[in-house]
Amino acid sequence: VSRFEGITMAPPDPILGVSEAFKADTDERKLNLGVGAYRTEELQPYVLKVVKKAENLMLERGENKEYLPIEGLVAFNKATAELLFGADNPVIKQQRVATVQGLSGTGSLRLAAALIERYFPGAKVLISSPTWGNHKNIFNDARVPWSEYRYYDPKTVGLDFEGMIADIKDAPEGSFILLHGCAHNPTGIDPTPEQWEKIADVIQKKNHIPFFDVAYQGFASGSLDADAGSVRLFAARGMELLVAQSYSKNLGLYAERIGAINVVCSTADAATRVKSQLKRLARPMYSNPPVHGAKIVANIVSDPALFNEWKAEMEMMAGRIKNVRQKLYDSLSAKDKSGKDWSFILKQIGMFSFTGLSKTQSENMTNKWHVYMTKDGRISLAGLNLAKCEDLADAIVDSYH
Ligand SMILES: Cc1ncc(COP(=O)(O)O)c(CN[C@@H](CCC(=O)O)C(=O)O)c1O
Repeated sequence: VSRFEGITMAPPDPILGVSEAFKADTDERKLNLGVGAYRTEELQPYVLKVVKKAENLMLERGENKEYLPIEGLVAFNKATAELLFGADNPVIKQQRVATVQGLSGTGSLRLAAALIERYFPGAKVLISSPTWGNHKNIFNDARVPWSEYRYYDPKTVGLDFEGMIADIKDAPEGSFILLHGCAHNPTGIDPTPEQWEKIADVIQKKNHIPFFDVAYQGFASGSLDADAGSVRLFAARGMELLVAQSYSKNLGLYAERIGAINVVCSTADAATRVKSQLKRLARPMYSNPPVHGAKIVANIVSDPALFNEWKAEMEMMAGRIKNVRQKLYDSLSAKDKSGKDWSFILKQIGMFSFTGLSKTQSENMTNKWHVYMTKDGRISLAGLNLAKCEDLADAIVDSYH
């Protein structure tokens, strides 16, 4: 008797499944605005020049393939925490950050979820509505209960700030509040600095624990420091917090699976104990992380010339997306005679634009126009170029009305 016979087919992933459908499409007009992965103006994947330089250096040096420690490459963990908080930040100076290299952002979030499940039984994680498609899967599979806080307001195509604050205030004391550090996915709508202050106030007042997901540091605005502003604001208040990091987008290391989980504690001793427990959770999960991506990051950040080159390439990538955003807005404004205000596209930041297209309308974009996007109406501008903006505008105007 077959023991696997009863296993049913899993549905395609709402985000990564879009790329599979795109690949199967033979129409040359097809456009993949699904997965949040940077493409050049020629719509090709992009390996940063500075990454190739670092890899050549590593090849020349000759590197062994010894196991990393469970917590990852020590030089990477130091570099990634300093990139996030700033090397002279008191949390770094006082050694209050427990940093463990994770399998990119997803793996870092999952390791943090395992820590929450083990040490905060019953605690809830509040996630934004909407949020990145995989957040719910991560907490469900880690058996961490979650609920949503209001975030996107379809009426204003902006932030429902009052709703967000009210839901955070109503959450049981000591909840974990999952926040997108910058470039909110899928909406592209970020709180203003003043709103971040108020969010920190309500979290502090309720003894909640801020849990940042920072997947786009430097990629949203082009500045590593600006994009870390929200995290540094909370750290400056002396709050304990968690931050998951990813180098998929800002360094183009998607498939290298390099990221980190950082836990800011009240004392260095607590940080040491938290790190030891993160290691205990990682060992049976994947034992120890891959070395290549960690070395690329560590080599780039530790060499001033390479670090400056990286910053310039990040500005170039962020700049290209800003140009595409502007051109799409111009095309939509010119083509849509309904008088609809498309300016929300210019106000959004980062890789995505939340178009407001419904599920059915998004499906029309794919079925009729061969534009691949997620069913929540999100388009990845990183998959668009100036030449295709007019066609995309035609598709959106047609699907919208
Ligand atoms: C907010 C957020 N957190 C974490 C991640 C995880 O990325 P890692 O590669 O694991 O570091 C992503 C990537 N989201 C993109 C990429 C595709 C995906 O993983 O869903 C997206 O939303 O298209 C993200 O947008």
